[in-house]
Amino acid sequence: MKCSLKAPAKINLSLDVLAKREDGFHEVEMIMTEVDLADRIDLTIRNDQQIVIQTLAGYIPADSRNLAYQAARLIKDRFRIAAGVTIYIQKNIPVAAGLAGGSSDAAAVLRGLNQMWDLGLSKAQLAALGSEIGSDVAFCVYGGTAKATGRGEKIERLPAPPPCWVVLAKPPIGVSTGEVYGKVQMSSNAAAPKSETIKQAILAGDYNKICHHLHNDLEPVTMSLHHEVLQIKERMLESGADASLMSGSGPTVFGLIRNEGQVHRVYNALRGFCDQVYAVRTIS
Ligand SMILES: C[C@](O)(CO)[C@H](O)COP(=O)(O)OP(=O)(O)OC[C@H]1O[C@@H](n2ccc(N)nc2=O)[C@H](O)[C@@H]1O
Ligand SMILES: Nc1ncnc2c1ncn2[C@@H]1O[C@H](COP(=O)(O)OP(=O)(O)OP(=O)(O)O)[C@@H](O)[C@H]1O
Repeated sequence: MKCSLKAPAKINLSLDVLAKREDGFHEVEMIMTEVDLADRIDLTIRNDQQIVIQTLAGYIPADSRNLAYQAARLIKDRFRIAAGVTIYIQKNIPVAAGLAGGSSDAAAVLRGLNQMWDLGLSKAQLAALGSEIGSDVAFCVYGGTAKATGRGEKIERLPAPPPCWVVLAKPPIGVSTGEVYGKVQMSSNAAAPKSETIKQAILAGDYNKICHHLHNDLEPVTMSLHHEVLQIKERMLESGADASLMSGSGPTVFGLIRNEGQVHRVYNALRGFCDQVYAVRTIS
């Protein structure tokens, strides 16, 4: 039995860090939305007990460190499934980029195995399982656009934002999410997180208001560690993006562009600056 799934990347339209928790994580409020840059996951059920990761991307682990492997292991153990699975990952999303690539692969495996092994789990149940793997997996199980709270695992679904182009630019540096959270300054206005304003803008279908209120508390931290991130953001804005922000813990910076005529200009301006640049669209 075989199944093929898309595992899309996400961007953060907002990320407010509200408080440090006793478990070492941070209480956050974020608005996330998927974009049409996706990995492809092919699942093939095996007669033996094994979980096998296959990928041509030599830069991601092909063993139990892979989040897709961890998703299969979790569901297999929790529901005492005797069969195994081969997971082929066609990696299109840049790695360690702030785009939740690994989390999205894990979420796709949860969705796929739920179907193939006929487990009948709801999205909420799959998201609860996913949050045992990583904070972004619950969002990736639902996909679309959502407000995420808690450490990222509490999901409130939202309508899609007004459609637009998204230019993504990733500089050739790796960022540790844990290190970035460890250095963050708590939101000075934690009582009025900016995510609420973005949520209202999405509900009103107000593209300009979304552009005006993009916000990420992790951005100054990663910028202080890696000057390139600020340079990329400046270049996005100078070349004509309507707004620009770092996604997640970075280092990928995205630019939002409504006017199709501007997309090539922004894309080309960034191509001269870093190798990994993509022009994609929000998912409506
Ligand atoms: C930056 C974001 O990608 C925004 O969507 C997420 O908040 C991070 O999600 P993630 O990569 O799935 O993160 P996890 O694998 O769960 O956590 C990695 C590390 O980030 C820190 N972490 C993560 C999430 C959170 N709410 N508070 C934290 O302090 C913790 O030190 C944790 O050990
Ligand atoms: N399936 C996978 N795809 C990509 N990276 C993976 C995968 N499984 C494990 N990893 C490891 O996870 C780490 C983070 O990769 P990932 O691409 O998920 O980061 P990210 O985009 O910053 O995620 P997030 O936005 O959720 O913080 C890398 O060090 C990578 O080796």
